[in-house]
Amino acid sequence: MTRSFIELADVTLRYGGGTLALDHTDLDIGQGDFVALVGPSGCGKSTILKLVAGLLRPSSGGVIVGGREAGAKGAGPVDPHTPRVRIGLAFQNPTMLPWLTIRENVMIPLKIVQPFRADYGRKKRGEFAERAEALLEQVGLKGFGDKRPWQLSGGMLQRASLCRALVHDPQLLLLDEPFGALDQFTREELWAIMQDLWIAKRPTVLLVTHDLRESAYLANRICVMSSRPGRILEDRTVDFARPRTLEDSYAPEFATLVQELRMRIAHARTEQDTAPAKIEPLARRVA
Ligand SMILES: Nc1ncnc2c1ncn2[C@@H]1O[C@H](COP(=O)(O)OP(=O)(O)OP(=O)(O)O)[C@@H](O)[C@H]1O
Repeated sequence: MTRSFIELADVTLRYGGGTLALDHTDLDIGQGDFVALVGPSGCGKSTILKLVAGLLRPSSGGVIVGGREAGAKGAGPVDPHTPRVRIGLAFQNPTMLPWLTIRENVMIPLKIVQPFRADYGRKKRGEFAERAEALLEQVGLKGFGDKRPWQLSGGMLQRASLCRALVHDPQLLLLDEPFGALDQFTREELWAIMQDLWIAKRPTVLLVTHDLRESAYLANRICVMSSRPGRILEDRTVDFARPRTLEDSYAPEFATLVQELRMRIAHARTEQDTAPAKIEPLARRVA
């Protein structure tokens, strides 16, 4: 069991307008883990991501990230000497600054986040540009560093946004449906790239997705949430060998997992808070 890196303890989150998004939710994630959050629309998945990013504070309960209270300006109450965790963020619709090149957009976290910020604009500028270029090449955008955002397709912008999320070597990657707006082929290509990057660097990843095949392909754990107010209903370990391939994603065990998740979420949507019966693997039923 890996050391706890993210901990939501008895978290309740009520938005200003009165919506109760999370109600006494617990979640514990180990360092280097790859966790997917799935569940009915509006159940509070993005809310969890925002709490972990420190963009929201819980109404009650605690959110600890890397030994610190998430979003606390000063040191949190847990360990005042613990350094802030470097976080990379990528969302469904990547926002790029139109007046900057793609390379400059990718380099933005290096301008903002320590320890890189101290050297930005000085001796390391060239080194940082090379770091951005290397990532762009890894995601198939070699030669596009000098282009402006409006010269790239949606899929290319999404690749660039992944580079921006990764350029500062984040210990924690928060991904909110980062492949949701892409066509199937591009999406599957980016799954493979994402998996390679995770295997190489092993950041802790929290991925929000509606695509159950995506969750089963990428994650080590899949947490299924109830409908709003969200709680973790089921916590599944995904132990398919890595690296996983697209062919693997059509294997009977894989299809069974996806089908079980689909049924679990269908139950959650209708508020039936009990686990559905296990289904047989598809292959067995076809035979
Ligand atoms: N800023 C806000 N103010 C008020 N209510 C909000 C706010 N953000 C989200 N909500 C509400 O909180 C609930 C949870 O929202 P959240 O975005 O976390 O759900 P989600 O599971 O990520 O949804 P989806 O899968 O549709 O993206 C929803 O009912 C939503 O309408």
